[in-house]
Amino acid sequence: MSSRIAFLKGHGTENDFVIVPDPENAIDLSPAAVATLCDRRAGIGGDGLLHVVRSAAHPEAREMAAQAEWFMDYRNGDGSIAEMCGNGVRVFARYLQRAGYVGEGDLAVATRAGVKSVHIAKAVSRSGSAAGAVTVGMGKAVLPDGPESDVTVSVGEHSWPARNVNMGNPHAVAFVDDLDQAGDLFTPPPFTPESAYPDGVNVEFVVDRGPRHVAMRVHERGAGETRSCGTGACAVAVATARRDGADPAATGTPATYVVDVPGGRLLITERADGEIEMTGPAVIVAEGEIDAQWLEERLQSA
Ligand SMILES: N[C@@H](CCC[C@H](N)C(=O)O)C(=O)O
Repeated sequence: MSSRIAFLKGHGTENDFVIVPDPENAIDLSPAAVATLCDRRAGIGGDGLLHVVRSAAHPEAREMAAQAEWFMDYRNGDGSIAEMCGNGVRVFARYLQRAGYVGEGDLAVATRAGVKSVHIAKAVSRSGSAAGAVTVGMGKAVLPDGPESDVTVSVGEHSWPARNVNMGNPHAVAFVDDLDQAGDLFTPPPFTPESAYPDGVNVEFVVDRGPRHVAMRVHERGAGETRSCGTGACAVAVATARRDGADPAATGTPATYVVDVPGGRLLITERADGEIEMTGPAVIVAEGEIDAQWLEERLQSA
């Protein structure tokens, strides 16, 4: 490992990420290294880590290299691997733009949940500090049938029925009377049946704010409560649409929802073909170098 590792820090609606550019996949990012970097007190701090690798250089992405030059090797803050991160892919695109790999407009990003199409809107300020929003085509939601379709999530004495929605990664969406009912969310909310989520789940708590306008809190698998979750916001929009009797793929009428998260606002459209688009901000806030010796010492002492 070289003595310095370049990194950046970015966020999308305050879902924050350590970004490690590593085009040739030369850096050994073990789960412990990721957790150390994402540590908010002894590390850089982040809900997750975006390992930026050329698709051709990563065994999990090689097959997508013809469609997408770059692979988002996404890791949760605890070091675990996740299939997809909606805010992450928008911040990932912003990094590629800042680094000069891509310009405004359309690009494709490979993820473990397949190739995602991204659109970087024109910047609205010359400094780029008020950079244009980034839209990502998130694919279609999958709502499992059968006993795993409806689940129950609990916090303390409260239990709610929740909708099982897969956005490439797993979600349980519960409609609550008040977001405070979710409590401090220091631990993952228990759910039943366990068979619904063999690999754990991201849990969203949702309240109505107005017509096609909701607000949510989220407990993310591998990260705890975060200020936003892009895949979660999409799952919430789909679960809310179905609750409201809207099913764009069945009726041919698109549905757009405003989803407020503690860290901002996301706009989610489920198109007439069932494809979901998410739009929101994506910001790079800092860049620097990690002292590789510090990282090695931290890993040895753990
Ligand atoms: N914050 C992300 C989701 C990150 C992955 C998630 N914690 C999981 O384990 O599935 C988003 O913006 O979608």
